[in-house]
Amino acid sequence: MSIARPPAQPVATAAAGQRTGTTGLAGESLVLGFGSRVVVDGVDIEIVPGRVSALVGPNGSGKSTLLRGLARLHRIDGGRVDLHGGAGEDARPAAALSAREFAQQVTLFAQSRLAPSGLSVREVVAFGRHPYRRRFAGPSEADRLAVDRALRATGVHGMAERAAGELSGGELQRVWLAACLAQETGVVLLDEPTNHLDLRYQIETLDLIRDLADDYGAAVGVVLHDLDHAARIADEVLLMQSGRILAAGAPVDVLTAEHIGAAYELRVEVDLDPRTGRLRIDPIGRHGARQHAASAAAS
Ligand SMILES: Nc1ncnc2c1ncn2[C@@H]1O[C@H](COP(=O)(O)OP(=O)(O)OP(=O)(O)O)[C@@H](O)[C@H]1O
Repeated sequence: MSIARPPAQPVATAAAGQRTGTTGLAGESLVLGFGSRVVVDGVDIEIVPGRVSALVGPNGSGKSTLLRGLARLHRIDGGRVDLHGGAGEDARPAAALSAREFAQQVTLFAQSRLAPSGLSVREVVAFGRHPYRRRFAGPSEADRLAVDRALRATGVHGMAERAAGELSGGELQRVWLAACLAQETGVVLLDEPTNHLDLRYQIETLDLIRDLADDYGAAVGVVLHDLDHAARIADEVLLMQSGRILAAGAPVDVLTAEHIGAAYELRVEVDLDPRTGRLRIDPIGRHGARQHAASAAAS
């Protein structure tokens, strides 16, 4: 996956090298649920230009629902979602924007996308350009360039003319990621983007996410299950448990043995890798505990 030219907008002018991302998204006191069941309970979250915010937490803690609420894909029962513009611009309630305006600012890479039948990879990626299409008009030069950039950034340009329905799970995952990137939004929300990917593409996707924030000023919110991945790319980590934020802040302050133990009900050891300087999270399962006991007895 070439990441030489990752896209994002307002990034068209970023080719000149300056950081241009100015759009952010904030949820305040958000309450979301299914029927009468509350699954996100009074959460505050800010997705800030040029920064990566990682949402982590156990299964069912409300991460996907929160992301979908921010993306206007889940009804908000309480609180608000605001889109923040550039310096000096007032925040606007996300709900006040038309669907088309919102889709020019915010994209969501969702879990469980279907395999489209009868469409080529390029045509699927071109879905990302819908917010920019004029009625009855074909794709513009800008559309074609954006699709090309997204195909390259995600390493699927070599399969652009293949039928999307024939791809493997991981390949299709990258095609949908490309469709999100082709949308060229300032805010990029991603729900478990490394799922189904082999090791190489997991790491390249993480690098691409970091590039979106660093090089293009995108505001990135990403749900990740792998805490090492979160520690690797996030500026802030939000650790969720039962619909609430248990801890939020820098990875080193949030991903502690105490917090992780409390959220996941699992003993872990956390240290800094002396070689890379990165956080290293070592879950101690039942077998790990036996090994620890054995090596303690041997010493
Ligand atoms: N369609 C639905 N109808 C009813 N309840 C749902 C629905 N989708 C999710 N839930 C419930 O909402 C809660 C939060 O789910 P959500 O998918 O947001 O959690 P998550 O943290 O993203 O989980 P995971 O890590 O497993 O993806 C869970 O208890 C889940 O069972």
